[in-house]
Amino acid sequence: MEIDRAVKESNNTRLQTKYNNAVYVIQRAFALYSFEEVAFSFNGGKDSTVLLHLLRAGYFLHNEKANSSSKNQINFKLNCPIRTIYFESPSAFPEINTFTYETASTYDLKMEIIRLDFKSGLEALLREKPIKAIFLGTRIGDPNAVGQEQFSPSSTGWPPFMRVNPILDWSYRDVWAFLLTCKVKYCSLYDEGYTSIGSIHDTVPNALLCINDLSKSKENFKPAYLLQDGRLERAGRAKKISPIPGVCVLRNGLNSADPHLSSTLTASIITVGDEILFGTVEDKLGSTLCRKLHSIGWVVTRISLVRNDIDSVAEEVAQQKSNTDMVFMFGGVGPLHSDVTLAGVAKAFGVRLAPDEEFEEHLNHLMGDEFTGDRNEMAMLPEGITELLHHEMLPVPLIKCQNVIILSATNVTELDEQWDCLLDLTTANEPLMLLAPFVSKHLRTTLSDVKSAQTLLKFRLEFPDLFIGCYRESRTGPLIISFVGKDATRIDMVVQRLYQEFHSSAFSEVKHALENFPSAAESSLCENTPVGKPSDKDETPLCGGRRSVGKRLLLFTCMGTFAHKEYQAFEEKVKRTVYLDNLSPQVAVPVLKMALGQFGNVVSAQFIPNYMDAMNIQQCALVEMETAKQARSVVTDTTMYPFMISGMPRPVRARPAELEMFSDRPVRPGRKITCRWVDSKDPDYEIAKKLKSLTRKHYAESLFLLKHQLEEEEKLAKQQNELLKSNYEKYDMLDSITADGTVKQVARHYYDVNITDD
Ligand SMILES: Cc1cc2nc3c(=O)[nH]c(=O)nc-3n(C[C@H](O)[C@H](O)[C@H](O)COP(=O)(O)O)c2cc1C
Ligand SMILES: Nc1ncnc2c1ncn2[C@@H]1O[C@H](COP(=O)(O)OP(=O)(O)OP(=O)(O)O)[C@@H](O)[C@H]1O
Repeated sequence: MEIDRAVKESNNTRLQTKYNNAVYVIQRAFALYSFEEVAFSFNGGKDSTVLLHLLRAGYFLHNEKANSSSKNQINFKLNCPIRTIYFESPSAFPEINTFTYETASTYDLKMEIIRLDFKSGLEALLREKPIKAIFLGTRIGDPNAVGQEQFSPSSTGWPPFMRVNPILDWSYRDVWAFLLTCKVKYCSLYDEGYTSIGSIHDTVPNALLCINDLSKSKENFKPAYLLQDGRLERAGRAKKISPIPGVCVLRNGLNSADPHLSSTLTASIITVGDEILFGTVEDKLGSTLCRKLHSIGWVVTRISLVRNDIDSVAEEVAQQKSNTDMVFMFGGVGPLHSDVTLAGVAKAFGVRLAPDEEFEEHLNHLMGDEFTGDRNEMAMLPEGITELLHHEMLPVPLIKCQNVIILSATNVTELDEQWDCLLDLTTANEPLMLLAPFVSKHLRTTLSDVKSAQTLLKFRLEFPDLFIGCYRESRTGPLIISFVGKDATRIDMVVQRLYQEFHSSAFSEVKHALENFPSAAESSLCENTPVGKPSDKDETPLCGGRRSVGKRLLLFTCMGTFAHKEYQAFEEKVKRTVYLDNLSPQVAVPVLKMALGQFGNVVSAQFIPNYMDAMNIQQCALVEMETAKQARSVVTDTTMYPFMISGMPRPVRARPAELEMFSDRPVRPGRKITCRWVDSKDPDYEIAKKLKSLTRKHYAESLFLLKHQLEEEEKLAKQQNELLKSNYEKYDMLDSITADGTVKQVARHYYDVNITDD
């Protein structure tokens, strides 16, 4: 038999195994049911074409066995006159119809054409014919394959029959390997780029096979068998679901009146790990991912930690997948007994784990010979709901089950990489929708909780679009009030209101390093070390040679129109701002405001934190004037005339402010900052080392200079004090000699001058 021979003569062992299994299932069916009781559901598609030839081979082999003694084998050698059902639809492609009819005639199929829907058509057919089993070309990966086995009774509500699925475990590639190896005819549409065929209304050629030839007006497509990733075979089928996966199941359980959540997307994070629950290891991934999600405008509504136990995972996933737009999972992925995350996810969705050929290939590639035996279980993924997220930087694709993304990162560096890949992959809002980022302000206050409570409650109601929260760094330390939202002007508004209620001197702004540098937040920043300040524990990115990472993005924020506007407003503010330095440490904000008040209206004045000095003695400030013209006159006048402010009598220097001087500056729309870790083998390692030692040298020098400056300052202050004291003494003396008449006497006696009292 030519099919059997073609497969056996091919050197494709995988195809041979799949073929043998399928033919075995067919032979079992022929053994269980009489020829009259079986039917073949044929629609001219590629899967049913494969099934047709398998049936021919199976029927031949079955009969060969049964009639081994008989000499009359010629009749059924080539054909299989099986009862064949075709549900013909007016919206079927003409090419499909033609191919179906021609094939039926070529192979002598006994056609039953039904022009009803599947269910009613089968009900009518089964009333008339003694059909007990129907062969279908269903494969794992088809939406309707979920929960099916090779022998699956029809669903409840359907007429009773056995669905026989001989190619259930075949992949897209297996199908094409078979059709091409056996050189059988298939519908011509597959050569025109169609990869899975539905009706004329919902099927187009697969865009992944499009050949962009600009010289031709008509698009051209490669044949279906050239599709690389079989998972995308249905990409040519029109989507009936929401463009954002998972968004359709959103917000169940959320209070829709919550303005924060209704205007943004929400995420939850589930970490699976007994070790974290035992306290053996610490979870840093959850908080890092929170910052990353925050940086693309998402709100994390829950972080949970569950045991390595299928039911615990399933329970949490089931809840979070319907409560939030996207669920991110860490831990519990691998071949070990404790790796139950995927099983938990499958259970939460009510599906089983099924072998996934694409994933298996990736693992195979990664693990080579080691990927055998039990390890194949690692390629079992939740059936019918899994999508693999491929990226060139990822050795194995990430797994996405509807709105659940399973991250395989085990440390922050790996998470950085996977996150970058997810962002890179994000197109048309999938898998992540990039939203306007959050902006925030944090104020440290000397006010007590009791004093601020009422006002903050009032603001919470007045500014429902902002998150207003409070926390403290220690029990006895000051309270920190944070305002988080998407509109910077609203945040400024609430802060101004706060200053009106109390006094602005009761607050000082806290810069949140962790928020500004989401992916670099691993070591020093977690210990509350100010950004940019070198410390012994600190590993600046350039010197992190111990860890090698392919690519890291330190700062990435997506900007929409909102961000553009915000950035423009910021640029205007920069023009109105003057940078002052050489200020005495004794100068405070009110002094600064008063001194510059003579040039115009001072909108705000803020000192720039001095990260190079352990004591943070501030000598530079940014002063925002009401207009750019006023700012310019500050610069001209202080350059032309010596202008001194308080403390040491030294002239203040002023120049126009620059964008980079603002630590709270918004990210330039569309800007990406790339930060790379280099190890000793990297060609840039030496430069990085030099930069690091230069930074340290600079730090040491400025420390020395500062120390020297402070000593000078102190010496001068002392001198000034002494001068002042001696001047006072002189005035005192003058006062007393004027009062007791000595001055008059001396004037008269020595100079012959009369001094009168008036
Ligand atoms: C012969 C036959 C039997 C079917 N039996 C069932 C069934 O038992 N339960 C069910 O939900 N759908 C059944 N279906 C419908 C299929 O699951 C599915 O909707 C159909 O094959 C369309 O697939 P497509 O969307 O990939 O074109 C049956 C379809 C056919 C042709
Ligand atoms: N109109 C139909 N008439 C008869 N059988 C059908 C019909 N539609 C689907 N089937 C059965 O369901 C199976 C699965 O359908 P499916 O559309 O997934 O595969 P296919 O049509 O063979 O290939 P493709 O995915 O390329 O369209 C078919 O192989 C066939 O057995």
